[in-house]
Amino acid sequence: KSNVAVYYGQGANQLRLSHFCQETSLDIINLGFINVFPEEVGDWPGSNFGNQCDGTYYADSLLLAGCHQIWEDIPVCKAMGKTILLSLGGSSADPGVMSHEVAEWFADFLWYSFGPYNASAVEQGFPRPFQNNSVDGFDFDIESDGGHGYGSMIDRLRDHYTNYPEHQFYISGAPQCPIPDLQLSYAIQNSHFDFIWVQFYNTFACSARAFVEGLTTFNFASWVDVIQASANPDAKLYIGLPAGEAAANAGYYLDETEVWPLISEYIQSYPDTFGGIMLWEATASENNLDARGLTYAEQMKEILYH
Ligand SMILES: CNC(=N)NC(=O)NC
Repeated sequence: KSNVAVYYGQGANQLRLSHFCQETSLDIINLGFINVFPEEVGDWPGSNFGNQCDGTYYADSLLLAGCHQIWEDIPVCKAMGKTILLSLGGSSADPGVMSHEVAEWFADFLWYSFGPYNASAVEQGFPRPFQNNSVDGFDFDIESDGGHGYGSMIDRLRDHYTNYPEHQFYISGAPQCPIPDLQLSYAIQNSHFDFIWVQFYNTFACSARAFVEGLTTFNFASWVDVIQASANPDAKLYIGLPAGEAAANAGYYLDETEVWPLISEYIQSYPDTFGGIMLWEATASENNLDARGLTYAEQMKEILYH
């Protein structure tokens, strides 16, 4: 079963999350972003979800406190069987390179604040920005300042996951397509990911556009090797694509006729590792209808299931 994963949270004038959770073409929704990272143990991270939330913050923090649309809509997403991941980073992030201690603090904060409701954690002062809703895991969209800290965060999150054996929690990452990815290569090599959705855009040589133009530098096959040599050889590898002309740098958008041969080749060549398609991002997809009135995500789902 191959999935369509989409980023949500940074779209221009975006509709509510519940709108996208009612779209049958979407399987995984990455909520972006936690875009300010702690620098010291005890620091709170910051968040940004575009036009969502009410603009209020927890005292003395950059963490949004009034994301009522999101806490109201996550139950709709769960009822529709969607996987909701909280995404860290994004291109405007201020990740800061973390020490092991800060990385573990950051992981604990995310788990106690956005993971399963935990009364003792709330008593200790952890906030619940999405109230009692729990996300299904965390996505690392690290665009700068990578390093060993992300491996420590993932290992710590995995420790927390083991305390909830009855619920599946995930870890995902969105590296750029050059290998090794400057930000996440250490974490991918040493820590356990479930999904790696490579941004096969914005860097020409390894891009999906290069594949369409007949170049041999598109590097999905090399990413398969990276995953199979990593701490998570069973991780699923997704082809990341812009969901509209303006969703990436000029020239990287592929229309559905250009995506067909790309998916056909790689689904057949790597049936075990191929996981699906990742799209940046939900609103660009929503506004990018084809002649039949299908959103770009629906066009991608059709290609995956043809
Ligand atoms: C503008 N930032 C991005 N395009 N970010 C991503 O594509 N992250 C997966």
